Amino acid sequence: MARRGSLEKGAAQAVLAVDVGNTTTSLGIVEDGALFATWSLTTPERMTADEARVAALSFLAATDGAPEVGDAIVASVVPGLTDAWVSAANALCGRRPLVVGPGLKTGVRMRYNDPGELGADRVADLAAAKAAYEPPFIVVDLGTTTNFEVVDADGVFVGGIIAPGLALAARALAGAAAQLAAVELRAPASVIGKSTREAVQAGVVMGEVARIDGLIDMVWRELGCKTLVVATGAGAQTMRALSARIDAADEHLTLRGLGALHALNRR
Ligand SMILES: Nc1ncnc2c1ncn2[C@@H]1O[C@H](COP(=O)(O)OP(=O)(O)O)[C@@H](O)[C@H]1O
Ligand SMILES: CC(C)(COP(=O)(O)O)[C@@H](O)C(=O)NCCC(=O)O
Ligand SMILES: [K+]
Repeated sequence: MARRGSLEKGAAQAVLAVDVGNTTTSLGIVEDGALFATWSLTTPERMTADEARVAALSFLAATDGAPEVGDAIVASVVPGLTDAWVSAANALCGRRPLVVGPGLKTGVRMRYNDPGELGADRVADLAAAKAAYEPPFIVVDLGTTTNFEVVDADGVFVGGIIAPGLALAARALAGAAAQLAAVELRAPASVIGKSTREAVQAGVVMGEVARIDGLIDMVWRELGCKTLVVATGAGAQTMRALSARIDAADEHLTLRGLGALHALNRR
């Protein structure tokens, strides 16, 4: 059964947050600014509004003690799936959800040539990190891509980096070389691989660590200062353990950012 939130003025309403990534779609319930529960599903190639609504309803039904959801916010970096989630949220909450995109208040000053180009997940990461950490900081989001968001000492988003993500790099290697197969994405015993599997793990996993740490050093040099580095996404804990530069792992930064953006944009 659809849970409809109370529309009474002043009633605390829980918010459904939807983060449509290229590989995984994450759902969260944000209540009083805190993330109450999260759920994830594989991002399909296409999806109807009914399918999105059923996915959201399954999440709510599977969550013990879930508060009533009265509103929603959607961040999608897959344009072909955005409408389905917007319609689903509309049907669930009885009002049009907020959609992260141009026109939304973010609370973060942006120095990106065209801020409208910035991925909705990156905007959410920035909003969450701004609420939780003192600038300067760098967010490293480990997903389909490994993307960085750089915030300078004045709290201004000054740009970032987009690189292939861990799983993408592994797939590319296996796909391009006849004798290489998919490997488990974990650190090998030694960076000098003693087998094909270890050699690929060294190249992909330790290569990703080296790329992240090396890029952070280059960003620090260009900024003229060191920063806090926060990792988010599925592999955030693992990467923090392997990296010499990542200070904190905050797996659900994007969903919490959606909560922050909702609070900023709805009375
Ligand atoms: N540390 C890790 N260990 C294993 N797999 C990882 C790790 N980090 C990311 N991945 C994989 O990277 C891919 C993309 O991550 P995901 O969070 O699903 O991306 P997106 O946010 O772009 O949808 C997934 O296939 C996931 O399994
Ligand atoms: C960089 C991204 C592909 C990351 O997507 P993800 O890896 O989370 O699926 C996404 O934020 C995006 O499509 N951005 C648009 C380009 C930009 O941010 O400048
Ligand atoms: K992401």
